[in-house]
Amino acid sequence: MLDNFISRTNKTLVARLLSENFKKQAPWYGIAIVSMLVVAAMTSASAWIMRDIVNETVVSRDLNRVFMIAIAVAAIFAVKGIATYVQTVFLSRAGNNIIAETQKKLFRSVLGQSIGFYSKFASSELLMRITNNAQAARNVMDLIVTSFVRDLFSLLGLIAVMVIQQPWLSLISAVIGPAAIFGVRRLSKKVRKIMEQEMVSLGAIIRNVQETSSGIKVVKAFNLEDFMGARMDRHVEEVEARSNAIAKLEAASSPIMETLSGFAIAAVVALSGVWVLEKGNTPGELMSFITALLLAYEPAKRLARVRISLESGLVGVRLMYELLDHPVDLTERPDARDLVAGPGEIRFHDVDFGYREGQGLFRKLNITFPAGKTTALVGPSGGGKSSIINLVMRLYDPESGSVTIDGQDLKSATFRSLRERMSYVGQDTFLFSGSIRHNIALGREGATDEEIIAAAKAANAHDFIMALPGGYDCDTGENGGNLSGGQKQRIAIARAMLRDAEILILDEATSALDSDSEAQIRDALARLTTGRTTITIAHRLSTVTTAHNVVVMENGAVAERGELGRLLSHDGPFKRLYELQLLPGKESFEGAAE
Ligand SMILES: Nc1ncnc2c1ncn2[C@@H]1O[C@H](COP(=O)(O)OP(=O)(O)OP(=O)(O)O)[C@@H](O)[C@H]1O
Repeated sequence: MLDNFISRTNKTLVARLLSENFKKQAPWYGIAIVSMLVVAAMTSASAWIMRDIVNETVVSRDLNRVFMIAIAVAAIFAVKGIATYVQTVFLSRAGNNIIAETQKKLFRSVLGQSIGFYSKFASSELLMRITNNAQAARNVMDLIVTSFVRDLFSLLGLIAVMVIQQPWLSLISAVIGPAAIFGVRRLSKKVRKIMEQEMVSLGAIIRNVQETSSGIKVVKAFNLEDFMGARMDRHVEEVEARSNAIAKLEAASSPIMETLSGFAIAAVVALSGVWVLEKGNTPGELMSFITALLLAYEPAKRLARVRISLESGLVGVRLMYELLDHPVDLTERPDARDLVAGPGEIRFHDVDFGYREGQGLFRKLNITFPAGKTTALVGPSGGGKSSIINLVMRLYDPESGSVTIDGQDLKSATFRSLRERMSYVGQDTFLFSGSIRHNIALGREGATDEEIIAAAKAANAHDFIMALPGGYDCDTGENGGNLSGGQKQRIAIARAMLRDAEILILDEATSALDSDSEAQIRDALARLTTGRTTITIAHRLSTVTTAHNVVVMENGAVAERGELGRLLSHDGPFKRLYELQLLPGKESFEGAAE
């Protein structure tokens, strides 16, 4: 029977949705289902009682009986009302819990994905899948439960009333009914296709809003308002057109069904007149039959359309599962062990690595980052500096060879212990929404106020924080929108200071800061890096001069390495970079090398 309502491809999807959600929500669904059965029973009872209403009030005129019937009618509708209330409340409770659980699950699964995953899925797409598609899961569950319990049982009850009251007339209705259902089935495929396109357009709308918001400076600076506006118009109009197309398809079932049903009801009414006159049936039986027939129309219509509604709802569910089932390409081994603390020496042993198959970046790369020392990575853009950091943080795995910390392969370490041993201060200082205190405290769980303030002081951030309205409780705004670039960097340094990990990864900002801010940051960094294994992507000469070692990366290979003095003592790759750096107007190594 299920085949009549769901296409084969969607059957497994529905089975999975049910098995994952039904059991967990069983108490709520149980109560909702019992209430639905009561609603179905009361609907049938209200048709059944029509016989007595007509026969007793019009035909027998027994006043006592009439009062009894009136009370029964009131009771039927009161019980139906209460049952509908209970059904709605508990169905919503189960549904809301499905949305909540699904969103938590989706978010956790997205969090567990590697960095590569994030370049595959745009943030707007993730946003849509986590919000809209979790809602789709609830809608499909609601649809299944209401259709297959309330509507189906109402229909069965009403059919029973019809058959008992007028078996022959019921037979005629039984012939015409399924024809209407058949007409609707053909529409469902078209709905699915348009719905899929609708999801794509919806994603485009979200992306447009997101890009405008995060790139608003570029939008304004380049007068892109009209361009962004026109792009948005296009996407919105696409969604509008598709929504209209879906509405048209869904509505297309109405003329078929209304016409056929009208024909069926008219035929039955005409025949029933003959029946009463010729077969001696009571008018009450006939009224009861006609009431049941009319009441059966709505649930029958919904059941006939359930396929269309399921097809459109399941598009969202499919996208949700696609995200949930996305394989995690960077996993923790089952036998992973916590990294044992040590001095913090990092080594690359014969590392082969590339982002895409057949496009290798590193070939048998060997580098050592000595414990407790600062190593500056320099070199032209695209040379592989960030990729080294990606491997040290195990955001990617090497294809072959290994990256080790104190001789322990990162691949066999737990993620938690690995990340606990590192701090990271990135080029684009990322601040989370919330207060400054909260942003620094993210560096270490359970840090006290005193520790937070000490970290801020060491990062030369305390004074400017105290000058802000609310001090440490000042809100940073979205991604630190209320703070200057230099202030954001010092907060990030304070966060790393609080973490107090023995390995420090720095990706120096390319944008130049004013000299006062720059001096404060340099001073804070000097304090932060002391005694830690530091790998820093250096864009400024000042950073290189304070490093113990310099590694020049070119085309994915180490072009040169050593102490600054030695590298400057002969004409090599570093010397060339260095000299270009000293040319007027050259601010960074990359700029110099290009
Ligand atoms: N996520 C990625 N997916 C595919 N290719 C990438 C990715 N990240 C970097 N690459 C490529 O790998 C090469 C090395 O890039 P990498 O970012 O390591 O260089 P870099 O020296 O840090 O450059 P820059 O100083 O400009 O940041 C480049 O050719 C780059 O295009």
